Amino acid sequence: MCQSPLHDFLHGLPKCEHHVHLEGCLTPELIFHLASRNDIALPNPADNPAYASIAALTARYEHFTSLDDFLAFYFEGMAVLRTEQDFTDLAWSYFQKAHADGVHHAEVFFDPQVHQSRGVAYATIVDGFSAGCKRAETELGLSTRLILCFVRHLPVSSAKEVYEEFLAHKHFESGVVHGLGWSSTEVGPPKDMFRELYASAAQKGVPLTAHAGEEGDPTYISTALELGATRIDHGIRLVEDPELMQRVAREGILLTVCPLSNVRLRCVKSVEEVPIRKFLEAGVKFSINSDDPAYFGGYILDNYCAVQEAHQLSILEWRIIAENSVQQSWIPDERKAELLERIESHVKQHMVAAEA
Ligand SMILES: Nc1ncnc2[nH]cnc12
Ligand SMILES: [Zn+2]
Repeated sequence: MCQSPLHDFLHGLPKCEHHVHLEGCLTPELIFHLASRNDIALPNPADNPAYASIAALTARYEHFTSLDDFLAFYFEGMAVLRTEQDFTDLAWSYFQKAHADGVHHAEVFFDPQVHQSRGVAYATIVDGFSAGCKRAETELGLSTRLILCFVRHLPVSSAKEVYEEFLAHKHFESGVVHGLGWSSTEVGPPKDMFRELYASAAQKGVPLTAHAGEEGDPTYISTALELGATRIDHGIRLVEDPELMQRVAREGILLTVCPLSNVRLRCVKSVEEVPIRKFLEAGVKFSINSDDPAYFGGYILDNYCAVQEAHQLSILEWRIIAENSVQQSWIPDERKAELLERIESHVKQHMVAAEA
């Protein structure tokens, strides 16, 4: 538990999570468990000592040197996911933790291309994750949204194939998959590699987001916006371009910031360096998220607490963050009103208790 006097307030504050990869919720325990259940050989510890035990794998996660160093483990780990039940179990394990941390609404990413390249069918992945989402809605009262991510380390032709499956299954029309994003390696592949796919999706009214400005400079953010993204995942390097920052603030574009991820992947030296205050002062809307909690040492509440310890925000500032998270969620107005009311009541309760 964090030492901040605001810990209980932050725990109870109704939260929306907009940036969490379901595959990034695969803990070392679950990797070893599913490898055994599916009779899948993990990498040989003689070649990679990180796979010697659950403890060794957990310890290795504390020393990522970059986004790509992490991604190698992330893609290797998810090879244990094979059956619809595996995908459901993974999603359900995340939603239980999120619920315990005070999350009321979760928009979750998944990377179908990576599973398909191992021979897992698109329907197995989506049906499995979707069953986990339904269970969270029914049993935990969460609202959920699935966001399909194209990955930047595979050819565009592979993204095109998954996009065609998404269209053929009518997953947007039915609401099974709510929106599209892109993720994986940032610097290297062409910034606008998904131009054609995003143009097609935007024309159909599909909500679009994109990982940008995590390791890459602000031109990755402006390119994502040019291609039709209305939300930016990470985006911390936006502070390097004041004009673009003004535009992002003016247009109400949400940044989905992930402080513990930024530290683990060495985008910043510490949470103090995540430009939380600069964003607040510039009127840039952002939410605080966990990204890949099984790999980065913390779920959403740990990220909220880390921000509080580093930046000492006031109750009013937290209220603004929580309200912006609701306002920029991809949910109907009635759900927004319900969550905003809960935030108001939580803040009032805290004020009364503080005055007593
Ligand atoms: N932090 C991150 N950046 C880019 N792609 C990712 N996929 C999973 N986590 C990611
Ligand atoms: Zn991410």
